[in-house]
Amino acid sequence: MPQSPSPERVIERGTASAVERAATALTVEGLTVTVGGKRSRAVRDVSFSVARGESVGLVGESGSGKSLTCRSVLGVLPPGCEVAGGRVVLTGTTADGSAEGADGAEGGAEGSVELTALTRRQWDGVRGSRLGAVFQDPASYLNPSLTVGRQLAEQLRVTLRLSRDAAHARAVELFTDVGLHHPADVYHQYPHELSGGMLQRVLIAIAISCDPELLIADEATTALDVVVQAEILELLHRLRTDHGLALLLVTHDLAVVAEVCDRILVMYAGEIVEDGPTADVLAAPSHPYTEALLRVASLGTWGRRELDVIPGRPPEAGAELPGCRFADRCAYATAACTAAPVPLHTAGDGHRSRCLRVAEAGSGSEAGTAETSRPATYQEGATV
Ligand SMILES: Nc1ncnc2c1ncn2[C@@H]1O[C@H](COP(=O)(O)OP(=O)(O)OP(=O)(O)O)[C@@H](O)[C@H]1O
Repeated sequence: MPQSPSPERVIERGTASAVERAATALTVEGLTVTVGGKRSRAVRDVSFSVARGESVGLVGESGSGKSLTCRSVLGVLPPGCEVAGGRVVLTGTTADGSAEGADGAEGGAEGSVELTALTRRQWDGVRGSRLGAVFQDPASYLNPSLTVGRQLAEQLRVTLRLSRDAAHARAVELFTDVGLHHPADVYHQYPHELSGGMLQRVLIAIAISCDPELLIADEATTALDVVVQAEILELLHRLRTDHGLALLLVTHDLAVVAEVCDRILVMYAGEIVEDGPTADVLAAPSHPYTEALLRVASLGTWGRRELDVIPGRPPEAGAELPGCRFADRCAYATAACTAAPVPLHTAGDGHRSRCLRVAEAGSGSEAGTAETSRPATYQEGATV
């Protein structure tokens, strides 16, 4: 596992043009999530898609809205939080394996389905079968009084209606697939008998047991040591290649994104501020916040040093500002940046940035056509 991003590795593993040709697995359009009694907008008009077999990394500092975005996709928002706008569509596949249109129509088990419109009962046919998820603390998602094999087998029996023997056999196969040594023995072990890395493999086995279209990994490797973290990332990479799984990976760690993601979404104060192919974003960030994150990542411990390196603090969740939400921490900000909302501008092929200075350098907004270069001040490497 590298301590700093390695764009070359990303290029080896899958280029943006390759994934752009793939069918869409997930479409998020204009997602807005409100929190608390004041209905503050903690996630603001967030739009992105994930293609089948593609790995997308969602990065940003604590409180930027990454988890609320993922939890909206999974339909498990905490109490007091709700989707106030936009839609989330899981695109199904037809019998020939091609993607159905993301028209929001509610389909059958394999059809295109608008998740934001599902009733609680309809969710049961989707969550755990078409959508899988793994989180930071695997032990808290397992029952301490049941063996891990039994927990996986129960899921297989309920969701796939397998017999007891078939569920046992399939559970051992899945444990093998996620790289657990002596899988038949692990089957009979309790969660407290397994290490953190083994527990995360068990959770991944449960998450992929029904062959989901999309796997969400929310800080799934954060608590693991670097060696185990690298093994789990390798496993996620292999699973998406072998199973055509779409992967949405939430992390604070740009090195993790560099290792496994085709594309990066950078969130700041509830908004996506940059979105593009990993290699392009890492080589030439088009938003000052991303640029600052990269500089912190190169120091090695982004999570702890971030606020030391980027002066100031993000606005309160839900604070309504007239212009760019990063402006008061940005060395490149001008009066125009704080005067009016800044839309996402084209910053290259499949690359967008919510920075007026990028647009100033020659492109228009998303509707614009021209390629851009970054403002001269970016290239001079001024301190953010
Ligand atoms: N249940 C809740 N009630 C009120 N506010 C919430 C709730 N959950 C999240 N928020 C607020 O919404 C904003 C976004 O939170 P979110 O958990 O999505 O951030 P995050 O980027 O995932 O952060 P972290 O990396 O620390 O998990 C934060 O300001 C947070 O305080």
